Amino acid sequence: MVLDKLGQSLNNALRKLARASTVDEALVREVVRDIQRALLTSDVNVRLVLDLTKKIEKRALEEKPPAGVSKKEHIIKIVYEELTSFLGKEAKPIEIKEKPTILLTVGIQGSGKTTSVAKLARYFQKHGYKVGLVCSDTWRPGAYFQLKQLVEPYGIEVFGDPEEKDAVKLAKEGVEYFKKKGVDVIIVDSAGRHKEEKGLIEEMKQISNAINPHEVILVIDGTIGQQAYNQALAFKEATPIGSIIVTKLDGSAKGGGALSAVVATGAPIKFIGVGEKIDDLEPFDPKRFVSRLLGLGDIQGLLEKFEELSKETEFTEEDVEKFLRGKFNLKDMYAQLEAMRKMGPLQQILKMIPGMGYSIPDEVIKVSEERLKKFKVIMDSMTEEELENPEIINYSRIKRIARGSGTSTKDVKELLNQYKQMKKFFKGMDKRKLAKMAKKFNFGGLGI
Ligand SMILES: Nc1nc2c(ncn2[C@@H]2O[C@H](COP(=O)(O)OP(=O)(O)OP(=O)(O)O)[C@@H](O)[C@H]2O)c(=O)[nH]1
Repeated sequence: MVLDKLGQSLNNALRKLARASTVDEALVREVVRDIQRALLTSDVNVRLVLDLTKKIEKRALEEKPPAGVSKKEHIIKIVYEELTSFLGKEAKPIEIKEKPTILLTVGIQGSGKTTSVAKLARYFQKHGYKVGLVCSDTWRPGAYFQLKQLVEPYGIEVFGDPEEKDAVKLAKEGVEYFKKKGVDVIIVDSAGRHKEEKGLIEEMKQISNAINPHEVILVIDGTIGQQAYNQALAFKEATPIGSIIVTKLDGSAKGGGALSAVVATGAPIKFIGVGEKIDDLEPFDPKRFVSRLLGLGDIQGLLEKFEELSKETEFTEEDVEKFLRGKFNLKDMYAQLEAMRKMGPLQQILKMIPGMGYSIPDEVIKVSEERLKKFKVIMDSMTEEELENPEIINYSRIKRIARGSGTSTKDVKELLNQYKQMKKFFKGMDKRKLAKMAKKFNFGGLGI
């Protein structure tokens, strides 16, 4: 989970507030101190922390909650609002206005640049764009092969020449190549040889002059914490069309420091890297980020994930609804299990649902490729009526289905069991989820 520790400590601070019988000045100060500690532990700059928490404290002590809103709810809303504006307030997506839109990525050695380029390419592909990648890293011939290997499974083409020594020439040729091919987005990956900002910015200028990108993206390693400030500032001063990806926010204790330091420079963060896999890239949206961090859930993120997926698997809004309501039959279950496998660990997704918290029984969601295949064979031997209403399947039908599909009664029972568990689980979740969701919009999703 992204910024797990910070999220837990902030959540604990708010829970303290939620549990208290009365909200007085002492409690507000204590909660604010807890928030301070949480942010400092995440390497957020001391001055920034003090400014932020002073604002929270002042508002919490002075503002009167509007009618119908409790003091506790109001303070949680204040914390949410202040943290959100601390992290930049609004999401600023990369816009693909022109065809082709040319993006140039730069980053210090090991920042996660090459991985992020592959993730970005995949992201745009999932959004229906045709993408071409140019590797102009002439310092590390391996970079070309690394990039190729990362995107090959998705049919994304990489232009490069490990023998070529002239990065600017490569970048130019690559852009021309993909312009002729008529792609929508061209991403140029520059050399990651630099250990500090100066060389990086010099190279960015040279390549920028040659290919005239719509946007230059700096990839910053989130594990460096508030040190990200200098990199982001030098970059922001060097280009008016710069934006930032902060990587490795999964498992980094200092991620909060890196994010807030970048925001403090005024450079927009557009994406965050949340894992090593190609799909582990998220558009950065302060509102969503903070609500998830505070444990208020993120229904928006969940729906977006489904939306991305639906472009590939014909998933409809209705399916999402069914999934969320636990109203589904065997066919839906199959589609959903398949979708979940594609989307990655379901734990990660369910955590975005308000109120889902941290524990989902493994047996509800674990499904291997092999098992899925077996499910398909079994389902092929069922009647339409049975698929739509599996409850009608009795033992003699189980035996017939097993025979018809060349499987065992145990296998058929396993499928039905999985269905039952999923249905029960999601049904159980439904009421809570809806209640929490409703509360979330009043910013009261902490059980108060
Ligand atoms: N956990 C995690 N690891 C990441 C993330 N992004 C990148 N990495 C890992 O960071 C390491 C460095 O990534 P690269 O993409 O090779 O870095 P680079 O900046 O291109 O490096 P050079 O090409 O050597 O300059 C790799 O092991 C990546 O898997 C992320 O968001 N989370």
